[in-house]
Amino acid sequence: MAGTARGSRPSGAARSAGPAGLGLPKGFRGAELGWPELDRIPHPRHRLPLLGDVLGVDRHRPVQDSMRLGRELGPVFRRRIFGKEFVIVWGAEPTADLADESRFAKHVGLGVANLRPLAGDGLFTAYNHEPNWQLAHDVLVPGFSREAMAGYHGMMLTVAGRLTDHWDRELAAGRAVDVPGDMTRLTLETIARTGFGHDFGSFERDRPHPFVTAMVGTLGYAQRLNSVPAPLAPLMLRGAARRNAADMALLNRTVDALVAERRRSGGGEGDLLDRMLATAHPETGEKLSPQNVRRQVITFLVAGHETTSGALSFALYYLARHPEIAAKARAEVDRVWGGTARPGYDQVAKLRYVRRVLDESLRLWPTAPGYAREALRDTVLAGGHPMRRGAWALVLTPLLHRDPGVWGEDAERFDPDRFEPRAVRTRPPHTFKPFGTGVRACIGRQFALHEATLVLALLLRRYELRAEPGYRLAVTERLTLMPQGFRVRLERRRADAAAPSAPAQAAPPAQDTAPAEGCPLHTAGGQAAPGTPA
Ligand code: HEM
Repeated sequence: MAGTARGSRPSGAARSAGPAGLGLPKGFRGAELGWPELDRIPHPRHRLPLLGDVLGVDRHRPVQDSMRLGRELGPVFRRRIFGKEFVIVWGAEPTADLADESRFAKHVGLGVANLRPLAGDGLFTAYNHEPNWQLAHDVLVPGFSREAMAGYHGMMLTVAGRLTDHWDRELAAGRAVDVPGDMTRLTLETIARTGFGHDFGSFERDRPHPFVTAMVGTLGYAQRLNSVPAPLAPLMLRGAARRNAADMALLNRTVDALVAERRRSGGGEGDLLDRMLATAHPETGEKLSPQNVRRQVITFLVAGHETTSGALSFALYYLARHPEIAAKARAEVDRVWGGTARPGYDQVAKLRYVRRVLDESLRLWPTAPGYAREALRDTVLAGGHPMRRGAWALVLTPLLHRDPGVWGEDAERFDPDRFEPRAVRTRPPHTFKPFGTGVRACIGRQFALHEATLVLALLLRRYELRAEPGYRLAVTERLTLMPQGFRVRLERRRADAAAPSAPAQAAPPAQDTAPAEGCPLHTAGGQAAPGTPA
Protein backbone atom coordinates (compact mmCIF):
# COMPACT_ATOMS: atom_id res chain seq x y z
CA MET A 1 0.00 0.00 0.00
CA ALA A 2 1.18 3.44 -0.72
CA GLY A 3 2.52 4.70 2.50
CA THR A 4 3.06 8.20 3.68
CA ALA A 5 1.80 8.97 7.13
CA ARG A 6 -1.67 10.43 6.91
CA GLY A 7 -1.55 14.09 6.29
CA SER A 8 2.08 14.13 5.29
CA ARG A 9 3.19 15.08 1.80
CA PRO A 10 4.87 12.76 -0.66
CA SER A 11 8.61 13.32 -0.87
CA GLY A 12 9.35 17.01 -0.77
CA ALA A 13 10.76 16.83 -4.23
CA ALA A 14 7.67 15.11 -5.56
CA ARG A 15 5.73 18.22 -4.66
CA SER A 16 7.69 20.28 -7.11
CA ALA A 17 7.97 17.54 -9.70
CA GLY A 18 5.63 17.12 -12.62
CA PRO A 19 5.19 19.33 -15.59
CA ALA A 20 4.14 22.46 -13.73
CA GLY A 21 6.89 22.28 -11.14
CA LEU A 22 9.48 21.60 -13.79
CA GLY A 23 8.21 24.14 -16.23
CA LEU A 24 8.12 21.37 -18.81
CA PRO A 25 5.32 21.07 -21.32
CA LYS A 26 2.61 18.50 -20.68
CA GLY A 27 2.63 15.52 -22.98
CA PHE A 28 5.46 13.27 -24.02
CA ARG A 29 9.00 14.12 -22.91
CA GLY A 30 11.49 12.47 -25.25
CA ALA A 31 14.66 10.96 -23.82
CA GLU A 32 16.79 13.25 -26.03
CA LEU A 33 15.94 16.11 -23.68
CA GLY A 34 16.78 14.42 -20.43
CA TRP A 35 19.64 11.97 -20.99
CA PRO A 36 22.86 13.85 -21.92
CA GLU A 37 24.70 10.62 -22.69
CA LEU A 38 21.87 8.91 -24.48
CA ASP A 39 24.28 7.61 -27.12
CA ARG A 40 25.74 5.22 -24.58
CA ILE A 41 22.38 3.48 -24.12
CA PRO A 42 21.89 0.67 -26.64
CA HIS A 43 18.93 0.57 -29.00
CA PRO A 44 17.75 -2.02 -31.53
CA ARG A 45 19.73 -2.35 -34.73
CA HIS A 46 18.09 -1.28 -37.98
CA ARG A 47 16.69 2.00 -36.68
CA LEU A 48 14.79 3.81 -39.44
CA PRO A 49 14.88 7.58 -39.86
CA LEU A 50 11.62 9.21 -38.69
CA LEU A 51 9.96 5.90 -37.85
CA GLY A 52 12.55 4.65 -35.36
CA ASP A 53 12.72 1.07 -34.07
CA VAL A 54 9.66 -0.28 -35.77
CA LEU A 55 11.06 -3.13 -37.85
CA GLY A 56 9.78 -6.45 -36.58
CA VAL A 57 7.66 -4.74 -33.95
CA ASP A 58 4.39 -6.34 -32.85
CA ARG A 59 2.15 -3.31 -32.33
CA HIS A 60 -0.30 -5.33 -30.30
CA ARG A 61 2.30 -6.68 -27.89
CA PRO A 62 4.61 -3.80 -26.95
CA VAL A 63 5.47 -5.30 -23.56
CA GLN A 64 6.49 -8.69 -24.93
CA ASP A 65 8.36 -6.91 -27.71
CA SER A 66 10.28 -4.90 -25.14
CA MET A 67 11.04 -8.09 -23.21
CA ARG A 68 12.58 -9.60 -26.35
CA LEU A 69 14.62 -6.46 -27.00
CA GLY A 70 15.67 -6.11 -23.36
CA ARG A 71 17.13 -9.61 -23.39
CA GLU A 72 19.25 -8.65 -26.39
CA LEU A 73 20.22 -5.13 -25.36
CA GLY A 74 20.77 -5.36 -21.61
CA PRO A 75 19.41 -3.88 -18.38
CA VAL A 76 19.14 -0.27 -19.62
CA PHE A 77 18.10 0.24 -23.24
CA ARG A 78 16.04 2.60 -25.35
CA ARG A 79 13.40 2.46 -28.03
CA ARG A 80 12.25 5.06 -30.49
CA ILE A 81 8.82 4.64 -31.97
CA PHE A 82 7.42 7.23 -34.34
CA GLY A 83 9.57 10.02 -32.93
CA LYS A 84 9.05 9.04 -29.29
CA GLU A 85 12.31 7.97 -27.70
CA PHE A 86 12.30 6.53 -24.21
CA VAL A 87 14.53 4.56 -21.88
CA ILE A 88 13.54 1.17 -20.47
CA VAL A 89 15.14 -0.36 -17.40
CA TRP A 90 14.92 -3.91 -16.12
CA GLY A 91 18.17 -4.67 -14.31
CA ALA A 92 18.07 -5.08 -10.55
CA GLU A 93 20.63 -2.34 -9.91
CA PRO A 94 19.06 0.51 -11.92
CA THR A 95 15.59 -0.52 -10.68
CA ALA A 96 16.73 -0.28 -7.06
CA ASP A 97 18.21 3.11 -7.86
CA LEU A 98 14.93 4.32 -9.35
CA ALA A 99 13.18 3.27 -6.12
CA ASP A 100 15.12 5.96 -4.22
CA GLU A 101 12.32 8.39 -3.36
CA SER A 102 14.73 11.20 -2.57
CA ARG A 103 15.84 11.28 -6.23
CA PHE A 104 12.95 9.82 -8.20
CA ALA A 105 9.14 9.91 -8.21
CA LYS A 106 6.33 8.45 -10.28
CA HIS A 107 6.23 9.67 -13.86
CA VAL A 108 2.83 9.93 -15.50
CA GLY A 109 3.65 9.13 -19.08
CA LEU A 110 2.94 6.91 -22.07
CA GLY A 111 -0.12 4.70 -21.43
CA VAL A 112 -0.91 6.20 -18.03
CA ALA A 113 -0.97 9.74 -19.44
CA ASN A 114 -3.26 8.52 -22.23
CA LEU A 115 -5.84 7.69 -19.55
CA ARG A 116 -5.92 11.27 -18.27
CA PRO A 117 -8.94 12.28 -20.39
CA LEU A 118 -10.90 9.63 -18.51
CA ALA A 119 -9.38 9.56 -15.05
CA GLY A 120 -7.88 13.07 -14.81
CA ASP A 121 -6.37 13.69 -11.39
CA GLY A 122 -7.77 10.45 -9.96
CA LEU A 123 -5.23 8.63 -7.78
CA PHE A 124 -3.64 6.53 -10.52
CA THR A 125 -3.25 9.21 -13.18
CA ALA A 126 -2.62 12.29 -10.99
CA TYR A 127 0.61 14.19 -11.48
CA ASN A 128 2.67 14.31 -8.31
CA HIS A 129 2.13 18.03 -7.89
CA GLU A 130 -1.67 17.90 -8.13
CA PRO A 131 -3.17 18.59 -4.69
CA ASN A 132 -5.97 16.09 -5.24
CA TRP A 133 -3.50 13.23 -5.11
CA GLN A 134 -2.55 13.85 -1.50
CA LEU A 135 -6.12 14.68 -0.50
CA ALA A 136 -7.57 11.51 -2.01
CA HIS A 137 -4.67 9.39 -0.77
CA ASP A 138 -5.15 10.53 2.82
CA VAL A 139 -8.92 10.18 2.67
CA LEU A 140 -8.85 6.72 1.05
CA VAL A 141 -5.91 4.95 2.71
CA PRO A 142 -8.02 4.04 5.77
CA GLY A 143 -10.35 2.23 3.34
CA PHE A 144 -7.54 -0.32 2.97
CA SER A 145 -6.67 -0.75 6.63
CA ARG A 146 -6.76 -4.21 8.16
CA GLU A 147 -10.08 -3.43 9.77
CA ALA A 148 -11.60 -2.25 6.49
CA MET A 149 -10.21 -5.30 4.69
CA ALA A 150 -11.73 -7.63 7.26
CA GLY A 151 -15.02 -5.89 6.55
CA TYR A 152 -14.79 -6.61 2.80
CA HIS A 153 -14.11 -10.30 3.39
CA GLY A 154 -17.75 -11.36 3.75
CA MET A 155 -18.71 -9.71 0.49
CA MET A 156 -15.71 -11.24 -1.27
CA LEU A 157 -16.97 -14.67 -0.17
CA THR A 158 -20.45 -13.89 -1.44
CA VAL A 159 -19.17 -12.86 -4.86
CA ALA A 160 -16.93 -15.94 -5.01
CA GLY A 161 -20.10 -17.95 -4.38
CA ARG A 162 -21.59 -16.48 -7.55
CA LEU A 163 -18.50 -17.67 -9.43
CA THR A 164 -18.67 -21.23 -8.09
CA ASP A 165 -22.42 -21.37 -8.81
CA HIS A 166 -21.61 -20.41 -12.38
CA TRP A 167 -18.75 -22.91 -12.63
CA ASP A 168 -20.94 -25.67 -11.19
CA ARG A 169 -23.46 -24.98 -13.94
CA GLU A 170 -20.75 -25.04 -16.62
CA LEU A 171 -19.41 -28.30 -15.19
CA ALA A 172 -22.88 -29.85 -15.21
CA ALA A 173 -23.29 -28.78 -18.84
CA GLY A 174 -19.94 -30.37 -19.71
CA ARG A 175 -18.39 -27.08 -20.79
CA ALA A 176 -14.88 -25.78 -20.18
CA VAL A 177 -14.86 -22.42 -18.38
CA ASP A 178 -13.56 -19.14 -19.77
CA VAL A 179 -11.00 -18.24 -17.11
CA PRO A 180 -10.13 -14.59 -17.94
CA GLY A 181 -13.79 -13.81 -18.67
CA ASP A 182 -14.99 -15.28 -15.39
CA MET A 183 -12.16 -13.78 -13.34
CA THR A 184 -13.08 -10.39 -14.78
CA ARG A 185 -16.71 -10.92 -13.78
CA LEU A 186 -15.60 -11.88 -10.29
CA THR A 187 -13.18 -9.02 -9.69
CA LEU A 188 -15.49 -6.37 -11.14
CA GLU A 189 -18.33 -7.53 -8.90
CA THR A 190 -16.00 -7.63 -5.90
CA ILE A 191 -14.70 -4.08 -6.20
CA ALA A 192 -18.10 -2.73 -7.26
CA ARG A 193 -19.89 -4.30 -4.32
CA THR A 194 -17.27 -3.83 -1.61
CA GLY A 195 -16.29 -0.34 -2.72
CA PHE A 196 -19.49 1.11 -4.05
CA GLY A 197 -22.41 -1.11 -3.02
CA HIS A 198 -23.13 -1.69 -6.71
CA ASP A 199 -24.12 -4.93 -8.44
CA PHE A 200 -23.25 -5.19 -12.15
CA GLY A 201 -24.98 -8.57 -12.40
CA SER A 202 -21.95 -9.90 -14.28
CA PHE A 203 -22.69 -13.57 -13.65
CA GLU A 204 -26.24 -13.24 -14.90
CA ARG A 205 -25.08 -12.02 -18.31
CA ASP A 206 -23.91 -14.05 -21.30
CA ARG A 207 -21.80 -11.19 -22.57
CA PRO A 208 -19.54 -8.89 -20.55
CA HIS A 209 -21.28 -5.96 -18.87
CA PRO A 210 -21.18 -2.86 -21.14
CA PHE A 211 -19.02 -1.20 -18.48
CA VAL A 212 -16.36 -3.89 -19.02
CA THR A 213 -16.57 -3.61 -22.80
CA ALA A 214 -16.17 0.17 -22.58
CA MET A 215 -13.31 -0.15 -20.13
CA VAL A 216 -11.47 -2.66 -22.32
CA GLY A 217 -12.06 -0.27 -25.23
CA THR A 218 -10.52 2.72 -23.44
CA LEU A 219 -7.53 0.73 -22.17
CA GLY A 220 -6.92 -0.61 -25.67
CA TYR A 221 -7.27 2.87 -27.15
CA ALA A 222 -4.80 4.31 -24.61
CA GLN A 223 -2.31 1.66 -25.69
CA ARG A 224 -2.92 2.22 -29.41
CA LEU A 225 -2.22 5.93 -29.08
CA ASN A 226 1.41 4.99 -28.49
CA SER A 227 1.63 2.84 -31.57
CA VAL A 228 0.95 5.46 -34.24
CA PRO A 229 2.86 8.67 -35.05
CA ALA A 230 1.36 11.44 -32.89
CA PRO A 231 0.67 13.87 -35.77
CA LEU A 232 -1.16 11.14 -37.69
CA ALA A 233 -3.17 9.86 -34.72
CA PRO A 234 -6.24 12.04 -35.39
CA LEU A 235 -6.39 10.65 -38.91
CA MET A 236 -5.36 7.05 -38.34
CA LEU A 237 -7.42 6.59 -35.23
CA ARG A 238 -10.46 8.65 -36.18
CA GLY A 239 -12.90 5.75 -35.90
CA ALA A 240 -11.21 4.46 -32.78
CA ALA A 241 -11.32 7.95 -31.22
CA ARG A 242 -15.06 8.11 -31.87
CA ARG A 243 -15.59 4.74 -30.23
CA ASN A 244 -13.34 5.82 -27.36
CA ALA A 245 -15.44 8.95 -26.80
CA ALA A 246 -18.55 6.76 -26.67
CA ASP A 247 -16.83 4.35 -24.27
CA MET A 248 -15.79 7.20 -21.98
CA ALA A 249 -19.30 8.61 -22.04
CA LEU A 250 -20.69 5.22 -21.00
CA LEU A 251 -18.17 4.88 -18.17
CA ASN A 252 -19.00 8.39 -16.94
CA ARG A 253 -22.76 7.77 -17.17
CA THR A 254 -22.49 4.53 -15.25
CA VAL A 255 -20.49 6.15 -12.49
CA ASP A 256 -22.70 9.25 -12.32
CA ALA A 257 -25.76 7.04 -11.89
CA LEU A 258 -24.06 5.06 -9.15
CA VAL A 259 -23.04 8.21 -7.28
CA ALA A 260 -26.47 9.83 -7.73
CA GLU A 261 -28.12 6.74 -6.32
CA ARG A 262 -25.88 6.84 -3.26
CA ARG A 263 -26.59 10.53 -2.71
CA ARG A 264 -30.32 9.86 -3.02
CA SER A 265 -30.18 7.01 -0.55
CA GLY A 266 -28.47 9.31 1.94
CA GLY A 267 -25.23 7.37 2.25
CA GLY A 268 -24.16 3.76 2.60
CA GLU A 269 -22.46 2.25 5.55
CA GLY A 270 -18.86 3.28 5.32
CA ASP A 271 -17.54 1.84 2.05
CA LEU A 272 -15.09 3.58 -0.33
CA LEU A 273 -17.83 5.63 -1.94
CA ASP A 274 -18.96 6.94 1.43
CA ARG A 275 -15.41 7.93 2.17
CA MET A 276 -15.14 9.70 -1.17
CA LEU A 277 -18.40 11.58 -0.66
CA ALA A 278 -18.36 12.39 3.01
CA THR A 279 -14.93 12.06 4.61
CA ALA A 280 -13.03 15.27 5.22
CA HIS A 281 -9.24 15.37 5.29
CA PRO A 282 -8.21 14.86 8.92
CA GLU A 283 -6.03 17.97 8.93
CA THR A 284 -7.42 20.39 6.37
CA GLY A 285 -11.09 19.40 6.57
CA GLU A 286 -11.20 19.45 2.77
CA LYS A 287 -13.44 17.01 0.86
CA LEU A 288 -13.19 15.56 -2.64
CA SER A 289 -15.02 17.62 -5.27
CA PRO A 290 -17.88 15.96 -7.21
CA GLN A 291 -15.72 15.88 -10.34
CA ASN A 292 -12.88 14.25 -8.44
CA VAL A 293 -15.25 11.68 -6.92
CA ARG A 294 -16.28 10.68 -10.44
CA ARG A 295 -12.63 10.24 -11.42
CA GLN A 296 -11.83 8.23 -8.31
CA VAL A 297 -14.80 5.90 -8.79
CA ILE A 298 -13.74 5.22 -12.38
CA THR A 299 -10.14 4.78 -11.26
CA PHE A 300 -11.05 2.25 -8.59
CA LEU A 301 -13.48 0.32 -10.75
CA VAL A 302 -10.87 0.00 -13.49
CA ALA A 303 -7.66 -0.34 -11.43
CA GLY A 304 -9.46 -2.49 -8.87
CA HIS A 305 -10.43 -5.33 -11.14
CA GLU A 306 -8.53 -5.66 -14.41
CA THR A 307 -5.16 -6.37 -12.82
CA THR A 308 -6.48 -8.76 -10.17
CA SER A 309 -8.43 -10.62 -12.83
CA GLY A 310 -5.23 -11.14 -14.80
CA ALA A 311 -3.33 -12.22 -11.69
CA LEU A 312 -5.97 -14.86 -10.89
CA SER A 313 -6.08 -16.04 -14.49
CA PHE A 314 -2.30 -16.54 -14.71
CA ALA A 315 -2.27 -18.31 -11.34
CA LEU A 316 -5.01 -20.68 -12.52
CA TYR A 317 -3.08 -21.26 -15.73
CA TYR A 318 0.01 -22.33 -13.78
CA LEU A 319 -2.01 -24.44 -11.36
CA ALA A 320 -3.68 -26.26 -14.25
CA ARG A 321 -0.26 -26.77 -15.89
CA HIS A 322 1.38 -28.06 -12.71
CA PRO A 323 -0.85 -30.62 -11.01
CA GLU A 324 1.81 -31.34 -8.38
CA ILE A 325 1.83 -27.68 -7.31
CA ALA A 326 -1.96 -27.59 -7.34
CA ALA A 327 -2.01 -30.70 -5.12
CA LYS A 328 0.36 -29.10 -2.62
CA ALA A 329 -1.68 -25.90 -2.52
CA ARG A 330 -4.91 -27.86 -2.15
CA ALA A 331 -3.46 -29.90 0.70
CA GLU A 332 -2.64 -26.64 2.47
CA VAL A 333 -6.19 -25.36 2.02
CA ASP A 334 -7.62 -28.60 3.39
CA ARG A 335 -5.23 -28.50 6.34
CA VAL A 336 -5.74 -24.83 7.25
CA TRP A 337 -9.45 -24.52 6.55
CA GLY A 338 -10.48 -28.05 7.51
CA GLY A 339 -14.22 -28.39 7.27
CA THR A 340 -14.95 -24.67 7.72
CA ALA A 341 -17.77 -23.83 5.36
CA ARG A 342 -17.09 -20.14 5.59
CA PRO A 343 -13.38 -19.41 6.00
CA GLY A 344 -12.69 -16.35 8.09
CA TYR A 345 -10.60 -13.32 7.26
CA ASP A 346 -7.57 -14.48 9.25
CA GLN A 347 -7.71 -17.93 7.70
CA VAL A 348 -6.72 -16.46 4.35
CA ALA A 349 -3.40 -15.03 5.52
CA LYS A 350 -2.50 -18.50 6.83
CA LEU A 351 -2.47 -19.91 3.29
CA ARG A 352 1.23 -19.30 2.79
CA TYR A 353 1.73 -21.69 -0.12
CA VAL A 354 -1.32 -20.47 -2.04
CA ARG A 355 0.04 -16.96 -1.62
CA ARG A 356 3.39 -18.12 -2.99
CA VAL A 357 1.63 -19.48 -6.06
CA LEU A 358 0.11 -16.05 -6.55
CA ASP A 359 3.41 -14.24 -6.01
CA GLU A 360 5.16 -16.53 -8.45
CA SER A 361 2.44 -15.90 -11.07
CA LEU A 362 2.85 -12.14 -10.50
CA ARG A 363 6.59 -12.57 -10.86
CA LEU A 364 6.36 -14.11 -14.33
CA TRP A 365 3.39 -12.02 -15.45
CA PRO A 366 2.99 -8.88 -13.36
CA THR A 367 -0.34 -7.84 -14.80
CA ALA A 368 0.46 -4.13 -14.62
CA PRO A 369 3.72 -4.75 -16.45
CA GLY A 370 5.63 -1.58 -15.67
CA TYR A 371 5.78 1.78 -14.04
CA ALA A 372 7.67 4.95 -14.88
CA ARG A 373 9.98 7.04 -12.68
CA GLU A 374 11.29 10.54 -13.22
CA ALA A 375 14.34 12.30 -11.82
CA LEU A 376 13.57 14.97 -9.24
CA ARG A 377 16.93 16.64 -9.84
CA ASP A 378 19.98 16.10 -12.04
CA THR A 379 21.38 12.73 -11.08
CA VAL A 380 23.19 9.65 -12.36
CA LEU A 381 21.33 6.38 -12.77
CA ALA A 382 23.14 3.32 -11.43
CA GLY A 383 26.43 5.16 -11.47
CA GLY A 384 26.58 5.27 -15.26
CA HIS A 385 23.77 7.21 -16.92
CA PRO A 386 23.43 10.94 -16.26
CA MET A 387 19.81 12.16 -16.16
CA ARG A 388 18.54 15.71 -16.08
CA ARG A 389 15.74 16.71 -13.76
CA GLY A 390 12.48 15.58 -15.37
CA ALA A 391 14.08 12.74 -17.39
CA TRP A 392 12.29 9.46 -16.92
CA ALA A 393 12.56 5.71 -17.48
CA LEU A 394 10.11 2.85 -17.66
CA VAL A 395 10.71 -0.14 -15.38
CA LEU A 396 9.78 -3.29 -17.28
CA THR A 397 8.75 -5.58 -14.44
CA PRO A 398 8.24 -8.88 -16.32
CA LEU A 399 11.90 -8.74 -17.28
CA LEU A 400 13.10 -7.42 -13.90
CA HIS A 401 11.35 -10.48 -12.45
CA ARG A 402 13.32 -12.75 -14.78
CA ASP A 403 16.75 -11.22 -14.27
CA PRO A 404 18.95 -14.35 -14.15
CA GLY A 405 21.39 -12.53 -11.86
CA VAL A 406 18.65 -12.43 -9.22
CA TRP A 407 16.33 -15.32 -10.00
CA GLY A 408 18.85 -17.79 -11.42
CA GLU A 409 19.32 -19.35 -14.82
CA ASP A 410 15.96 -21.10 -14.46
CA ALA A 411 14.11 -17.78 -14.00
CA GLU A 412 11.52 -18.77 -16.62
CA ARG A 413 10.46 -21.78 -14.58
CA PHE A 414 7.33 -21.52 -12.41
CA ASP A 415 8.41 -22.31 -8.86
CA PRO A 416 6.45 -20.93 -5.89
CA ASP A 417 9.28 -21.93 -3.52
CA ARG A 418 11.13 -18.81 -4.68
CA PHE A 419 8.85 -17.04 -2.21
CA GLU A 420 9.77 -19.11 0.81
CA PRO A 421 10.74 -16.63 3.56
CA ARG A 422 14.40 -17.62 3.51
CA ALA A 423 14.66 -17.17 -0.25
CA VAL A 424 12.91 -13.80 -0.03
CA ARG A 425 15.30 -12.64 2.70
CA THR A 426 18.38 -13.48 0.68
CA ARG A 427 17.24 -11.58 -2.44
CA PRO A 428 18.27 -7.96 -2.92
CA PRO A 429 15.51 -5.39 -2.27
CA HIS A 430 13.42 -3.94 -5.12
CA THR A 431 13.66 -7.04 -7.29
CA PHE A 432 9.95 -7.97 -7.01
CA LYS A 433 7.78 -5.00 -7.91
CA PRO A 434 4.35 -6.08 -9.22
CA PHE A 435 2.69 -3.28 -7.26
CA GLY A 436 5.07 -0.46 -8.18
CA THR A 437 7.16 1.47 -5.70
CA GLY A 438 7.18 4.28 -3.15
CA VAL A 439 4.30 6.53 -2.17
CA ARG A 440 2.63 6.01 -5.53
CA ALA A 441 2.69 2.22 -5.23
CA CYS A 442 -0.61 0.35 -5.40
CA ILE A 443 -3.07 1.40 -2.71
CA GLY A 444 -5.13 -1.75 -3.40
CA ARG A 445 -2.32 -4.26 -2.90
CA GLN A 446 -3.71 -5.92 0.22
CA PHE A 447 -7.19 -5.90 -1.25
CA ALA A 448 -5.96 -7.69 -4.38
CA LEU A 449 -3.83 -10.21 -2.50
CA HIS A 450 -6.58 -11.07 -0.05
CA GLU A 451 -9.21 -11.44 -2.75
CA ALA A 452 -6.99 -13.49 -5.06
CA THR A 453 -5.68 -15.81 -2.32
CA LEU A 454 -9.20 -16.39 -1.05
CA VAL A 455 -10.58 -17.17 -4.50
CA LEU A 456 -7.70 -19.46 -5.51
CA ALA A 457 -8.15 -21.41 -2.28
CA LEU A 458 -11.91 -21.72 -2.75
CA LEU A 459 -11.45 -22.97 -6.31
CA LEU A 460 -8.70 -25.43 -5.38
CA ARG A 461 -10.82 -26.81 -2.59
CA ARG A 462 -13.79 -27.35 -4.85
CA TYR A 463 -12.36 -28.42 -8.21
CA GLU A 464 -9.60 -30.23 -9.99
CA LEU A 465 -8.43 -28.04 -12.86
CA ARG A 466 -7.52 -29.50 -16.24
CA ALA A 467 -5.98 -27.26 -18.88
CA GLU A 468 -7.41 -27.86 -22.32
CA PRO A 469 -4.96 -30.07 -24.20
CA GLY A 470 -3.08 -28.13 -26.83
CA TYR A 471 -3.46 -24.74 -25.15
CA ARG A 472 -0.29 -22.67 -25.50
CA LEU A 473 0.02 -19.59 -23.35
CA ALA A 474 -0.54 -16.43 -25.39
CA VAL A 475 -0.56 -13.13 -23.52
CA THR A 476 -2.79 -10.28 -24.67
CA GLU A 477 -1.92 -6.69 -23.85
CA ARG A 478 -4.21 -3.75 -23.27
CA LEU A 479 -2.02 -1.84 -20.83
CA THR A 480 -2.56 -4.85 -18.55
CA LEU A 481 -1.70 -8.49 -19.34
CA MET A 482 -4.05 -11.46 -19.59
CA PRO A 483 -3.72 -15.09 -20.75
CA GLN A 484 -5.58 -15.08 -24.02
CA GLY A 485 -8.32 -17.63 -24.63
CA PHE A 486 -7.41 -19.71 -21.59
CA ARG A 487 -10.10 -22.24 -20.75
CA VAL A 488 -10.08 -24.94 -18.16
CA ARG A 489 -12.06 -28.15 -17.65
CA LEU A 490 -13.30 -28.75 -14.16
CA GLU A 491 -13.85 -31.83 -12.10
CA ARG A 492 -15.66 -31.61 -8.80
CA ARG A 493 -13.48 -33.04 -6.05
CA ARG A 494 -14.70 -36.19 -4.36
CA ALA A 495 -17.10 -35.43 -1.53
CA ASP A 496 -14.79 -36.97 1.07
CA ALA A 497 -11.80 -34.98 -0.18
CA ALA A 498 -13.46 -31.66 -0.70
CA ALA A 499 -14.75 -29.34 1.95
CA PRO A 500 -18.44 -29.24 2.89
CA SER A 501 -20.81 -28.18 0.17
CA ALA A 502 -23.71 -27.18 2.37
CA PRO A 503 -24.86 -23.60 1.95
CA ALA A 504 -22.57 -21.48 4.01
CA GLN A 505 -25.23 -19.67 5.98
CA ALA A 506 -26.24 -22.99 7.49
CA ALA A 507 -22.87 -23.20 9.18
CA PRO A 508 -21.95 -21.08 12.16
CA PRO A 509 -19.62 -18.30 11.11
CA ALA A 510 -15.98 -18.97 11.83
CA GLN A 511 -14.78 -17.11 14.88
CA ASP A 512 -12.60 -14.80 12.91
CA THR A 513 -15.27 -13.80 10.44
CA ALA A 514 -16.81 -11.58 13.07
CA PRO A 515 -17.30 -8.25 11.37
CA ALA A 516 -15.52 -5.16 12.50
CA GLU A 517 -17.94 -3.14 14.53
CA GLY A 518 -20.30 -1.22 12.31
CA CYS A 519 -19.04 -2.94 9.19
CA PRO A 520 -21.69 -2.56 6.53
CA LEU A 521 -20.72 -5.48 4.42
CA HIS A 522 -21.74 -8.15 6.82
CA THR A 523 -25.06 -6.57 7.46
CA ALA A 524 -26.03 -5.03 4.14
CA GLY A 525 -25.86 -7.93 1.78
CA GLY A 526 -22.60 -9.25 3.15
CA GLN A 527 -24.24 -12.45 4.36
CA ALA A 528 -23.43 -15.52 2.39
CA ALA A 529 -25.62 -15.97 -0.64
CA PRO A 530 -26.97 -19.45 -1.31
CA GLY A 531 -24.00 -20.34 -3.41
CA THR A 532 -21.28 -19.24 -1.02
CA PRO A 533 -18.53 -21.61 -1.94
CA ALA A 534 -17.46 -24.52 0.10
C1 HEM B 1 -2.91 -7.88 -8.74
C2 HEM B 1 -3.56 -6.74 -8.72
C3 HEM B 1 -2.92 -5.38 -8.89
C4 HEM B 1 -1.73 -5.03 -9.47
C5 HEM B 1 -0.71 -5.95 -10.14
C6 HEM B 1 -1.61 -3.59 -9.34
C7 HEM B 1 -0.51 -2.86 -9.77
C8 HEM B 1 -0.34 -1.50 -9.56
C9 HEM B 1 0.84 -0.75 -9.88
C10 HEM B 1 2.10 -1.32 -10.55
C11 HEM B 1 0.64 0.53 -9.51
C12 HEM B 1 1.63 1.69 -9.65
C13 HEM B 1 1.51 2.34 -11.01
C14 HEM B 1 2.51 3.44 -11.26
O1 HEM B 1 3.47 3.63 -10.52
O2 HEM B 1 2.32 4.12 -12.27
C15 HEM B 1 -0.71 0.60 -8.96
C16 HEM B 1 -1.29 1.75 -8.48
C17 HEM B 1 -2.61 1.82 -8.08
N1 HEM B 1 -3.48 0.77 -7.89
FE1 HEM B 1 -3.07 -1.16 -8.20
N2 HEM B 1 -2.72 -3.12 -8.72
C18 HEM B 1 -3.56 -4.17 -8.41
C19 HEM B 1 -4.78 -4.11 -7.76
C20 HEM B 1 -5.42 -2.96 -7.36
C21 HEM B 1 -6.68 -2.90 -6.67
C22 HEM B 1 -7.49 -4.11 -6.22
C23 HEM B 1 -6.98 -1.57 -6.50
C24 HEM B 1 -8.17 -0.95 -5.82
C25 HEM B 1 -8.98 -1.57 -5.01
C26 HEM B 1 -5.89 -0.81 -7.09
C27 HEM B 1 -5.83 0.56 -7.15
C28 HEM B 1 -4.69 1.28 -7.49
C29 HEM B 1 -4.61 2.73 -7.41
C30 HEM B 1 -5.73 3.67 -7.00
C31 HEM B 1 -3.30 3.07 -7.77
C32 HEM B 1 -2.69 4.47 -7.79
C33 HEM B 1 -2.08 4.75 -6.43
C34 HEM B 1 -1.45 6.14 -6.32
O3 HEM B 1 -0.77 6.58 -7.25
O4 HEM B 1 -1.62 6.74 -5.27
N3 HEM B 1 -4.96 -1.69 -7.60
N4 HEM B 1 -1.27 -0.66 -8.98
